[in-house]
Amino acid sequence: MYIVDSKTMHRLDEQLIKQQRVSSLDLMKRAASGVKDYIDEHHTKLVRILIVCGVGNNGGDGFALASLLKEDGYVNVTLFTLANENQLTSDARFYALRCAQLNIPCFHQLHELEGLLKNSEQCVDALFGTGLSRGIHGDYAQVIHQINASKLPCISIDMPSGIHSDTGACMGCAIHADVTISFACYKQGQLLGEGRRYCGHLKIVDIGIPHEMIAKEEHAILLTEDKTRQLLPKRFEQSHKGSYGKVLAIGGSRSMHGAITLCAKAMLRSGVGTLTLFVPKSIGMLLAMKLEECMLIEADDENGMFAQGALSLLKEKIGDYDLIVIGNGMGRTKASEALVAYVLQQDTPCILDADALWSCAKYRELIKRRQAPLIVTPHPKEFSYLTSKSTAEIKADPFKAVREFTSCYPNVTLVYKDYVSIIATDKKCYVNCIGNNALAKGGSGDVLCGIISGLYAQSKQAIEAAGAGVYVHAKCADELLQVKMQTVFYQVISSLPYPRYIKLYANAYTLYMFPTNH
Ligand SMILES: NC(=O)C1=CN([C@@H]2O[C@H](COP(=O)(O)OP(=O)(O)OC[C@H]3O[C@@H](n4cnc5c(N)ncnc54)[C@H](O)[C@@H]3O)[C@@H](O)[C@H]2O)[C@@H](O)CC1
Ligand SMILES: [K+]
Repeated sequence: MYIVDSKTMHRLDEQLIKQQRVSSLDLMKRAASGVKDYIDEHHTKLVRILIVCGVGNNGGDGFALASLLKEDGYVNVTLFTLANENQLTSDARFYALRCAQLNIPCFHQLHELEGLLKNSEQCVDALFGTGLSRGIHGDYAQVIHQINASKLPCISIDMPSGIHSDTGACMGCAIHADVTISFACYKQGQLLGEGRRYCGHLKIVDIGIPHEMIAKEEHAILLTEDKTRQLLPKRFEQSHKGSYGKVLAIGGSRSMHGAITLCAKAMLRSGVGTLTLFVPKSIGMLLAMKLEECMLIEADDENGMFAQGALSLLKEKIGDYDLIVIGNGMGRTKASEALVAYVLQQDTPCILDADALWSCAKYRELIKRRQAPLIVTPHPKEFSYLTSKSTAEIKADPFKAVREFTSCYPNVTLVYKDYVSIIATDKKCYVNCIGNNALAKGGSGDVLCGIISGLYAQSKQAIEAAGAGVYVHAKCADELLQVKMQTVFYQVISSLPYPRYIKLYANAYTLYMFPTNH
């Protein structure tokens, strides 16, 4: 399923009208029919339904819906709008006039709204859709507050009015919808920020825009189980450890040996061919005890962290590997920065995570010049090191921040990690909306990095590995939550010791690697 912003949606509507010779009135009718189908499924024709319309085409959808319902024998349809006829767009006016011809009662005074809501069983919100462009004040704010206060079940058309369709920001106040029925594609704002919560159940209806038309426009793709299966690497009967990547993971320190352990475990369980750990000497023995499957290179150490001498050892060894993963538990020192800079200048594909991302603020030029595949996996704070934007700016419009970044760094695959994760290059963009807050804890990023690295080592496809890795990680967390929900609350999961957590992750992951007959 595609995800678009409001400009793209508008362009798509226009193209459909031009290329397929569909009139804008017909398109509005298709949108309204999609909403009517939902009402048909859930109500009888006696339902007392109040449709609250704005001045734009979202209001037009509301008027079109009222006329379709009335024509189909719904006997209790009522309209409310603050607008007068002259303020409406021409398409909205067309259907408003149709409603008048059908004798559908239409009220305009704010003081009438409370009584109308009291007399209704279902509200439909057709105030604002993708055209909401500023904060909501005055009478419109009153309308929204009264609808919310009425506690009537509410269907929002296209967007819960008050939610910005690109950013998901609440523009002062917004309708708490039970259901949002939207058209053709997800709008970014339905998935981001407050949008997700205000949408309630989100349903997308087809209004006849061909997939090829959407695919040509700027869009993102929502990760689903089916999509993820397509992105996972294939494993072959006649293969050997060399077929699935030789990885060098650089990181760890005395105070953060767990980070590289988690990353390594997740990588091993995700199917990597061979894994060698490059770690400060003082934790070598500890990791050898914890990770029997890994090989080990012990580097110069100072106070439990990499020392300057680590760089010359890395230079000696790096040529033996086909993927470098760097950052987990490495700490922030001059020596670790030097390792990052060196890795960035090599032709070997690499994945930067955690502390390595912190060093990147200094190495943006190196990243720009780099030709070999590079995956970076920042959370919002780490993303701020890469972009010079504040965390607040990034979170306010993550799609914008991601697009700006990928257009500046066309060779980089970005994994922007938040409760909605965006996985993007300058050509492709995937979005993950599953997962839960059991993942909001130290260590989960290291596990994710391990999964992505393990998948990349096998497929050598950066965005595919990153997209599948993010989805699998989140899916496993959701499955864990479900299992535990049968008896106890999700908090139990968060208190699971990590080794068990990983095992469950990996078991669930295995389901995805071998979805059928295994
Ligand atoms: N051809 C199309 O473009 C189609 C559009 N459709 C519907 O049309 C919607 C988009 O229509 P529009 O672009 O007309 O936009 P909207 O109907 O969302 O709203 C735009 C109107 O609201 C006003 N407005 C914006 N923010 C406001 C605020 N804070 N307070 C008060 N007034 C405010 C604007 O000045 C403008 O008059 C979609 O969400 C969808 O529901 C559908 O009918 C399908 C076809
Ligand atoms: K709406």
